[in-house]
Amino acid sequence: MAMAKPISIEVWNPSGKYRVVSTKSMPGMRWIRLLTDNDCRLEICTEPKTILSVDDILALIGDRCDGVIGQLTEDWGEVLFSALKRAGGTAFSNMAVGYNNVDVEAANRNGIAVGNTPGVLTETTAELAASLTLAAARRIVEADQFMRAGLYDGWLPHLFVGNLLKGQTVGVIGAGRIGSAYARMMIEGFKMNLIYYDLYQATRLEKFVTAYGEFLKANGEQPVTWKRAATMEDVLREADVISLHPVLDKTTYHLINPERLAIMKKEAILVNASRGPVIDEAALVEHLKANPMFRVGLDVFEDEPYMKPGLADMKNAVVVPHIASASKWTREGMSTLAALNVLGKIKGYPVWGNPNQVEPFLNENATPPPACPSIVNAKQLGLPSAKL
Ligand SMILES: NC(=O)C1=CN([C@@H]2O[C@H](COP(=O)(O)OP(=O)(O)OC[C@H]3O[C@@H](n4cnc5c(N)ncnc54)[C@H](O)[C@@H]3O)[C@@H](O)[C@H]2O)C=CC1
Ligand SMILES: O=C(O)C(=O)CO
Repeated sequence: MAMAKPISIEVWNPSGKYRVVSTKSMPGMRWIRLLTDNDCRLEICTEPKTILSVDDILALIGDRCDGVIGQLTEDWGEVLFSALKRAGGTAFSNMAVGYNNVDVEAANRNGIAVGNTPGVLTETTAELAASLTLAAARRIVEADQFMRAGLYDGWLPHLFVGNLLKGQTVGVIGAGRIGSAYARMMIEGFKMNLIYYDLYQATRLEKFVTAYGEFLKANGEQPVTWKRAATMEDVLREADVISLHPVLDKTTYHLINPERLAIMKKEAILVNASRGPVIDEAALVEHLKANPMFRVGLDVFEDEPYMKPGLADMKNAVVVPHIASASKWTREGMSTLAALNVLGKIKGYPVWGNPNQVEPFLNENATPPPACPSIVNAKQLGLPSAKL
């Protein structure tokens, strides 16, 4: 193997007993304080390039490393987990809730705990999906470009006419934390009806829609309704707006393909703030070309940071660079949870019993519970669970 080249770092608490590496600088100071107050020497990579290679990360791990905080852009597989194990490490955390960039089986083989950061980005991500929905429905980006180009010469009945959401049907594929939060926003905010598809029943979401429908009815308004679809195709056929929120795995890869695009309404809006490969993006570009009234709002792309050829030219697409979780509160919370996953494993703390209830770790003014907030392979590694 080629010698890894030296890589630039910033060191905090140089005399700390445990060596923890973060492959990126992350928002906030609390995560740094939590590590350095607990006897960690923290090394933050300051290399200017955005996406670190496996070789870059091998150089960061070096000969001795207790734990690493990494990013969703990195390829965490056998090479890195075995190197971390050889360096004496036991802990890795993604600074993300999604961990499709991590080969969890390779981590299991090497006895490395894998952390993620659920819960803290639910509302922020759902709000961005809602923003993309509105931007697509009301053609906000096209209209903004038109204004800046000096083309506006007065109000016209036909100028940038878009879609009214009220009374239409919102379809959610993957009604987990984020999908359910998005559904609630669209139902409560815009009085849309719901159709959803998930492997599991979203009982709380269903109860919310029923109760809200009753509230509207009692006020003399048209009630909202919900339906759990038996197949994804039912959602695609019926919904006016479809938002994708599943995990990315082999069951959801290219979930939106040419056949499924073909059954969607010609004027539907499709939103993706999950993972790029959930959509066959080349097929989507063709569909956008053939159906100018079909609109799409994308936060994620199949080959990030690139877009498939032709997508950037499509006026019926709104595109943003994977910023769905980018609110200050959320990003600081993600940093904290990732650091506490690594710290907790190094200290031998048990794993928090409910990864959907992470608030106790986020209180700026209190010592966090002695637990790892969220370890996805806790069971496989036989890690003890904290009593709540
Ligand atoms: N764009 C961004 O910045 C962000 C993207 N994400 C992505 O969103 C995903 C979801 O996050 P959470 O809601 O917190 O996770 P979650 O685990 O609460 O929800 C995922 C849902 O997808 C469902 N699902 C799994 N396979 C499915 C299938 N084949 N068909 C339909 N549904 C299926 C699951 O049953 C679950 O309800 C993450 O895994 C991540 O990839 C998350 C945060 C920010
Ligand atoms: O958390 C994730 O999975 C993201 O995509 C970034 O927040």
